[in-house]
Amino acid sequence: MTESVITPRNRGFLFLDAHPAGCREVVDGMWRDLPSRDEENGAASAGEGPVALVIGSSAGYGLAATLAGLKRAGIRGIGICFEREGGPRRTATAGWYRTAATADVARAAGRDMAFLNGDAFADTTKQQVAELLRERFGGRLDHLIYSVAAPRRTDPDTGTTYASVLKPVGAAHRTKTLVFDRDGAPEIREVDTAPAEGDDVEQTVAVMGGADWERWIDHLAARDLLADGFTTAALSYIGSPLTAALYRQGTIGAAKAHLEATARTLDERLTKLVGGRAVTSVNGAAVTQSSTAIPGVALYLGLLRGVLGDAMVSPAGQLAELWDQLTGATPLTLDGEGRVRLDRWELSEDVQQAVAERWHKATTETIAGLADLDWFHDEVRRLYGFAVPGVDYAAATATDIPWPRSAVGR
Ligand SMILES: NC(=O)c1ccc[n+]([C@@H]2O[C@H](COP(=O)([O-])OP(=O)(O)OC[C@H]3O[C@@H](n4cnc5c(N)ncnc54)[C@H](O)[C@@H]3O)[C@@H](O)[C@H]2O)c1
Repeated sequence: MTESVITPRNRGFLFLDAHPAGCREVVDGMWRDLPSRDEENGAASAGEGPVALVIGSSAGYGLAATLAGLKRAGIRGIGICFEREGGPRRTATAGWYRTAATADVARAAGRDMAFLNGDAFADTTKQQVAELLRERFGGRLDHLIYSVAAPRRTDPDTGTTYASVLKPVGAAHRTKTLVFDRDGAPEIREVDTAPAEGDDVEQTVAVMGGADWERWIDHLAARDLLADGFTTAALSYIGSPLTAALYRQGTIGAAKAHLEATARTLDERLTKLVGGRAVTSVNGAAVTQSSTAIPGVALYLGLLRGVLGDAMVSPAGQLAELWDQLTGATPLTLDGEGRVRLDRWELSEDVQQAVAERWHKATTETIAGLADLDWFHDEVRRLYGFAVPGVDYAAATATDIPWPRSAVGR
C-alpha cells in the first residue's frame, strides 16, 4: 500500500493529482445531501430496483446521476467512465477515486452496481455491458443516462478519430475570462477565439453529438436488452447569452443541437419498440472539469454564484428531479422541443440580467466584489478532492486504491 501526503500541483484549473480521501468525502457529502427516496413513490426495496446504465458515471452530471439514481430511484446496474489508474509519479484520476467511493456507497445501500473503466465509444465496451446485463441484471435495462464529455471519439465503423473543439461559428469571438495567478489572485482578461474552420463543426458533432448515444441504443435493442417502458436521457446545455457565441452558437452548440435532434428520432423509435422514451435533459451550469475548459465559463460561474448563492441548484439536486421524471414518480415534463428543463433557475430573466450587469462591470479590480471567487476556487479544487472540509491534508493517504469489484452478495 503506497501512502503519501498529496499536495496539489496545478496548471490553471487542471490538477495533476487527486486526493483519494477528499474524493471519497465529496461522494459521501453528495450522498448525504441528496433528497432521500420517497417510499410512497413506489420505488423498489433494496436489490430489486430498476436496472440503469450511466455513461460518464465518475464526474459532474454523470456522477450526480449515479448517486441520485441510487438514493432516489433505487437503481442497480452499471456505471461506465474513462479514468486513469495511479502510478509511481501521479495519483489516479479523481474519477477513479470517486468511483471507488461510489461503489462503497452503493454496496452499503444494498444495491448491485458494477463499474466499467473503458471507452464508451468502443463496441467492445458495448459488448461487455450487454454481457453484464445478461449475466447479472436479468437481461433487461430500464434506464440509460448518457453524460459523456470527451475530447475525442473513434468511430468503430471507420476507425476515424474525431476531435471536438470549442470555437465560435462564423466570426472570431472576444470574451472576458477569469484566471488566477500563481498566488491565487484573480485576473480578468480578454481572450480571442478564432472561428471554426474546415470540418471543425462536423468533428465536434461527431464527438459530442448523438451518434454514440444512438449506437448504444441500437446495440442494446438489437440484443433485446431494453425493458418495456425503457427511458433514456442525454445531458444537454443551453446557457446564457453571455456564453452563447462560444457555447450554444458555437461548435459545441451544434453538437448539442444534434444530440437533441437524435433524442427526437430515438423517442419515436423507442415508443414503437418498447413503449419507451428518449429525451435530452437541459441542465444548469456547474463547475466541472469540462465546463471550466470553456473560455468565459469560469467567470460566468463565479458571477452566477455571486448572484444566486445557495439558490444555485446542485447537479445532484437536478438529477434527483430527472430520476423522478424518468421513473414516472412525477410526470415527464418537456419543453416545446422535447427537452426536460432543469436549468430554469439559471436562465430566469432576473438572474440573467443580474449576471449580465456584473459581467459588464467585471475587471481585475472589481471582480472580488461581483463574483463568489472563494466558492469557485474551492469548487475547482474539490473536483480533485482538495479543499474538502473535514479532510486532513497533512496526513499520509493511500493512493493505490483498487478499481471496485462492487457486487452485492459476491
Ligand atoms: N458542466 C456543466 O455546466 C453542464 C451543464 C449542462 C449539461 N452538461 C452536460 O453534461 C454532460 C457531462 O458533462 P460534465 O460537465 O458533467 O463532464 P465531466 O468532465 O465532469 O465528466 C465527464 C464524464 O465522462 C467520462 N468520459 C469521458 N470520456 C469517456 C469515454 N470515452 N468513455 C467513457 N466515459 C468517458 C468521464 O470519465 C466522466 O465520468 C455533457 O453532455 C455536458 O454537456 C454539463
